[in-house]
Amino acid sequence: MRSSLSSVRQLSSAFQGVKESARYVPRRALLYVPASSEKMLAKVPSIHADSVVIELEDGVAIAAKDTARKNAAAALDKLAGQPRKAFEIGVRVNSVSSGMMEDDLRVLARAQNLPDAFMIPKVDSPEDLAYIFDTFKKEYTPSRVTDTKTRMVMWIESARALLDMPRIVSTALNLHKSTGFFKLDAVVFGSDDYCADIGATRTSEGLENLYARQRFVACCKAFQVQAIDSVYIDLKDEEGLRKYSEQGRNWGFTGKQTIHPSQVPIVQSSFLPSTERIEWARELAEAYGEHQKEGKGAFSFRGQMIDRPLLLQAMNIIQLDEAVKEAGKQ
Ligand SMILES: CC(=O)SCCNC(=O)CCNC(=O)[C@H](O)C(C)(C)COP(=O)(O)OP(=O)(O)OC[C@H]1O[C@@H](n2cnc3c(N)ncnc32)[C@H](O)[C@@H]1OP(=O)(O)O
Ligand SMILES: O=CC(=O)O
Ligand SMILES: [Mg+2]
Repeated sequence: MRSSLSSVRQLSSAFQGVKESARYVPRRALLYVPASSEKMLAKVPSIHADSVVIELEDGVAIAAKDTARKNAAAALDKLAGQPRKAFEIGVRVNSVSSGMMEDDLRVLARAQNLPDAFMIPKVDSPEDLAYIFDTFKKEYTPSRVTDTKTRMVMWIESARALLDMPRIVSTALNLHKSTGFFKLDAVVFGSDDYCADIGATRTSEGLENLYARQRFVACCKAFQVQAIDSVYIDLKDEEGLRKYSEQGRNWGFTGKQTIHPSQVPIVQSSFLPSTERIEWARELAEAYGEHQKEGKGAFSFRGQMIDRPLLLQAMNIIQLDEAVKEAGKQ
């Protein structure tokens, strides 16, 4: 049994063209931590969510934005090099349309350290991305925002953005390739803003977002970026949260947003593949390698026809399992 990330890399390099990221960041649960609350920020090192979102946007009142910016900048330097449970600590800034992004970046740029990810809500068009790039260069200077390890996570939250998603995602990926600006790694479905935008009424079953969530996943996966599902706002409804999480996982989402620490373990376990599924993926990958050597692209495995797309699905599972195990975060 293989047991380290490097074994996945060896395994994947044996299969030409199988996608492989240099640093795979599991994002089963993203937890928002409003930066206006020093008390909540102090909990960040001990938060077990795969991805922590230091929040400057809608979780922070307008009157508290300045305090939140200063707290977030201080947290970036304080957290650097400190032990922590999360794979990623990001900062969600305010959107282009809010007119507050420049102020956010001006204060954040005073920190010595960049976050692991810049998180950008309400990206509505490819033109927004051009503005975002220019604003980062202006506030941070170009050398601090190109060719760094920092990733980009962006939010799609309107009907217009959902329809234009292929162009928005491909523009973001091309921006990275052509300029070295932060690489887009994951896209988040901003379901609450989306409902407001289309005039839908939010229900716990979420039928009003059926089309949007399915189109969203297809657009993410077409460009091989992670797809992060809706917020579940009923804080006390654990069973509903589990059902919604499992539905998202079965539909192809890679993770889900959370708003309270109590939601994190439910979401993370829902997005972790079962022991049987991991075993299936590993055995399939081994069998695929053997059949490739014999010149067979398709073969039968446990009663199913297996070819390359099934191998890619298995690799997603192995990669997530390895990353989570390596960090000791089941
Ligand atoms: C649609 C969207 O855009 S979603 C993103 C924007 N929304 C947000 O950012 C909201 C994030 N969540 C929160 O602010 C809070 O969880 C709230 C306001 C919903 C509830 O907060 P509380 O009433 O304090 O919850 P509760 O009393 O259950 O908290 C229990 C403990 O968990 C802490 N806690 C609660 N939520 C969080 C959080 N998101 N991050 C870190 N710690 C938290 C509390 O500080 C409290 O700590 P304590 O035991 O040391 O006092
Ligand atoms: O930003 C998140 C949302 O649901 O809106
Ligand atoms: Mg939103």
